[in-house]
Amino acid sequence: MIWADYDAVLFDLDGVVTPTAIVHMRAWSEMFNSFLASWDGEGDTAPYTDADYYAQVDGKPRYDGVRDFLTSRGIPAPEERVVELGDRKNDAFNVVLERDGVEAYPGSVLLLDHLRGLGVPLGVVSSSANAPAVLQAAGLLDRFQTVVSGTVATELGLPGKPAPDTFVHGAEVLGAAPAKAVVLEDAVSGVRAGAAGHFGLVIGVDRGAGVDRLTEAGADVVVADLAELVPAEGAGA
Ligand SMILES: O=P(O)(O)OC[C@H]1O[C@@H](O)[C@H](O)[C@@H](O)[C@@H]1O
Repeated sequence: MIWADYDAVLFDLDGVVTPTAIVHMRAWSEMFNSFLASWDGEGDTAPYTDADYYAQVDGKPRYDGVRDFLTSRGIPAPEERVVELGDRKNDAFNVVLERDGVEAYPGSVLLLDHLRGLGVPLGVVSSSANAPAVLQAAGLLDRFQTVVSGTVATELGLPGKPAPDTFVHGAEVLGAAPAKAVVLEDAVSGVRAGAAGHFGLVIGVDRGAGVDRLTEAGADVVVADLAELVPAEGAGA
């Protein structure tokens, strides 16, 4: 991995920099399972599982995740229901964030340290409106020159992942052409976004989505931890 070949590096946040994908997963599961248990309208009310998360929700903006999951079960998804359920999940997420705090993956901090040494511009591109709060809690907000969060995407009218627009915007802010920028992603929707944006390198991070699914979605390479991307001392940049 020759980092000096690239002009910018764009990190997804939850599941790439911080282990917060698991907090999102639990909050979604709690909320959807309580909703399904009380729903007596049309559609499939079998319990919500991690498979539903990876297929319908992972990496997408909040309300897109709700809409896509309900639709996958044949449950009507009017905007009012989508917003109500998404907001219930967000309350559950914030309770855990405040209670437990966040500690970044040690391997991710190693890579951030390495890239800081090289002076490569760094950005976070996250579907989450909570991205700045999570970075702040992890003590990493000052490591990134730009944070394209779910809130920024909404303000700018950018479609969320799997559309490439938020990553393309992040590269633009950092002054890099997508072909000269790297994307790091743990979600199938995010890897698809990187591939659709024709980024120079799309690195999949397998935290549960699976090497095969990330590769099929367009990852050029898949790692289990970002420490694998730190060149050994004396091996160059
Ligand atoms: O509801 P939020 O915090 O705006 O986040 C939306 C999504 O943000 C992504 O970063 C997570 O990978 C998803 O699991 C999550 O659902």
